[in-house]
Amino acid sequence: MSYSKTLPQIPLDSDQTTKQASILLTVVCVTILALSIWQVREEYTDQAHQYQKDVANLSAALLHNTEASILHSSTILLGLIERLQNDGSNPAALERLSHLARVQAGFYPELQGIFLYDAKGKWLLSTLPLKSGVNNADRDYFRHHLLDSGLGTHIGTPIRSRTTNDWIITVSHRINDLDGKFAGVALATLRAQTFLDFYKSLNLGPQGIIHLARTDGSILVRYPFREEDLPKGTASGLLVQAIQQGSEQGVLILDSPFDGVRRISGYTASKILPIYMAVGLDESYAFESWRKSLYATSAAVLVALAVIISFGLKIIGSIRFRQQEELQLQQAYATLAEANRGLEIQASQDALTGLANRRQLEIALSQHFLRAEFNNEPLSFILLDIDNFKSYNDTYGHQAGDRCLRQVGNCICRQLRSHSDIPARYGGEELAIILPRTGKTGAKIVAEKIRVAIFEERIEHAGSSLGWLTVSLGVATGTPGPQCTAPNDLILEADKALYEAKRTGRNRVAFGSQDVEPHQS
Ligand SMILES: Nc1nc2c(ncn2[C@@H]2O[C@H](COP(=O)(O)OP(=O)(O)OP(=O)(O)O)[C@@H](O)[C@H]2O)c(=O)[nH]1
Repeated sequence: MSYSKTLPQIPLDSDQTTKQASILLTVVCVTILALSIWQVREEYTDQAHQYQKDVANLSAALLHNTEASILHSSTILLGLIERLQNDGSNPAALERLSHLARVQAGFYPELQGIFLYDAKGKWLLSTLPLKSGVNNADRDYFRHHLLDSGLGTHIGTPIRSRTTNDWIITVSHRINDLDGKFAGVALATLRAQTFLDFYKSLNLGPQGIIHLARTDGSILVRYPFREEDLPKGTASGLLVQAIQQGSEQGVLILDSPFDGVRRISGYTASKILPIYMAVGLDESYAFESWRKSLYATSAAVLVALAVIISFGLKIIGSIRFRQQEELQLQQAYATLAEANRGLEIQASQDALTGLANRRQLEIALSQHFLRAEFNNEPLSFILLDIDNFKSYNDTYGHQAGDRCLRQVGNCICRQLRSHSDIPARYGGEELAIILPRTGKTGAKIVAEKIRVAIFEERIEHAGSSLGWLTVSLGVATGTPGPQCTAPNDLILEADKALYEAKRTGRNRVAFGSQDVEPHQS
């Protein structure tokens, strides 16, 4: 029995398993990373859309509010012009008009003042205290109406009030006389500061801007207010171009010509006045909450990845370690099996001759005895003893005796059927042979063949009467039954026969207790 065959074979697919674990770890990490990037991008897009919507909506609401202020002013002016044309400009009529104008101006906090000028630019009416000697014929709005016969609302560029020194936006109308000739200008002035205060109350972040401008690009109000910005025109030529090309509302990402800040700018153009409103949020402020979420997500993902990778590497490491141990265990099993095989051989083999030893001989004889009993067939057993071996040892030395024993063993093996006959060392210089399924005649032939073969080896032996080494053999044959009840019966029988062969002169074969056949060759 080969011990190694009964050991469990441990599959060593270490590389495969480690590779699969590494792939799994990579897939998990890449998936987490990809999902996080996708989520952050989605949040960015959502936030961008939200801010674009917000700035566009806010610009529309603020424009609506500004339109209302201008249209209120315009309505008041048109009413005054109508009255002036009907009642004339005598002091009493002007006094009534002045009272009416003051009452109406009081309704609108953004309205700084209401004024009427004659064709020379001289003040006819003012809701503010008049400064003597001031003539406004030099003002842009005055020259505009002088040269332009149109009766529509004119919105002027911001100027400093000569009365209060405030920055004001002018809303004006041409006054015609009954013949349709230029008769003066009706003017309403709106405080820029009122608009700025309102814009300030809206929380647009540190760099947020709001500007109200004419569609020709002239700034009317810009929050945060800086005097030096007014001559610069509009925040961006691109925005004005878009409006001039008919765009009513939109969103642009623009670098401001005022401060160089990149902003998301939403704008709305008026459908009834030549103005537009723009609201801009600087990008860094607009995406501040997104950026915070990005940092938090990145930190969480990095921590998660670090934990997953470190656990993954630990698992891969322990898989490798276990597989290493399994490999070592398997090698230990192999070594053990090898050692067991050696021990098996040692336990069953005679070290000197390489034949089966006495223990193995007895086991084999018992097994063959049982088989013979079962099959009811004969079994033969031969005991062989070298003649005068003591004298051989004494003459040639013990080591020569050992070599001689090996030679005799090899010679016996060559005479046997290797697949069934079993040669063994019985003890000392005594050898034995089990001949399964062999009757007396066969055993006799084999024994005789051995005896002759050993003699033919011509091993010099000075202590032998023939001069060569000879052997004596005792043969026992039996079919297990009442006469032959145990393997030992065959051994005793063969031993008796051997004794008989020795007693009757050696170099011969003796059979059971009866036959003894002498030989002289
Ligand atoms: N060299 C060697 N000698 C052995 C071994 N085993 C037994 N012997 C020797 O074999 C001899 C056997 O001697 P004896 O039993 O007196 O028998 P014998 O001299 O062979 O005489 P007969 O058997 O009567 O022919 C002894 O001297 C043993 O020492 C062995 O393994 N090697």
